[in-house]
Amino acid sequence: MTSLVREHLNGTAATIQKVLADETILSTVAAAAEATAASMLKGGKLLVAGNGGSAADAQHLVAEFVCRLVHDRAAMRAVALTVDSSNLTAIGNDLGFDRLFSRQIEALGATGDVFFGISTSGNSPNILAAIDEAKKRGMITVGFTGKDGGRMVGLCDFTVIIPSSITAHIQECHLALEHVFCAMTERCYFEGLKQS
Ligand SMILES: O=C(CO)[C@@H](O)[C@H](O)[C@H](O)[C@H](O)COP(=O)(O)O
Ligand SMILES: [Zn+2]
Repeated sequence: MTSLVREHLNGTAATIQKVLADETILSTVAAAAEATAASMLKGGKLLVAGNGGSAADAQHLVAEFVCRLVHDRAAMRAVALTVDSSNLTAIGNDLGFDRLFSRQIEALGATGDVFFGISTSGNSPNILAAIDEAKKRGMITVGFTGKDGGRMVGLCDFTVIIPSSITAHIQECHLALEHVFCAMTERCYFEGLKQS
């Protein structure tokens, strides 16, 4: 049985090594964090969405911003679009599952805000519709995906494609990079506040 554990962790480690060797991924995460901090310094907010395990990621990432990651500091403006059961059931029931997140962006998204969409396949229609709505509103878009990037390729201002075809390993790398994204955003944001 331990061989299964070892096999999974070897897959995780190999995927993380591939990410580490990919300068494009590293610089894209850094650039997305800088853009998010710049947005927040101008009063912008971060809206995050995903399905299944990626919905949990959305909530996890937002909690780091609103509560804290490493340092005690002021709260940062971030909202997970995966958590309000009345919104989710009303929109899903009345307008359709594909509009689950785009409808909330219609309500909450403003020019200069950031939408962060997470889809391991890059093909979830509700994430694609949310990116579309965010772009219509002049928001900055960040996409975390994997496999071949699916239909998310070329849609976002910042796209991270984890080089793996295994959903679990893509999610594991997403979570590691989401922590880095939050840490870098908070560093840039509070440096920017000090300078202003
Ligand atoms: O966590 C997992 C698999 O590890 C699942 O819940 C997974 O997130 C769901 O199947 C999602 O619906 C997949 O959507 P996506 O990542 O392709 O957008
Ligand atoms: Zn999962």
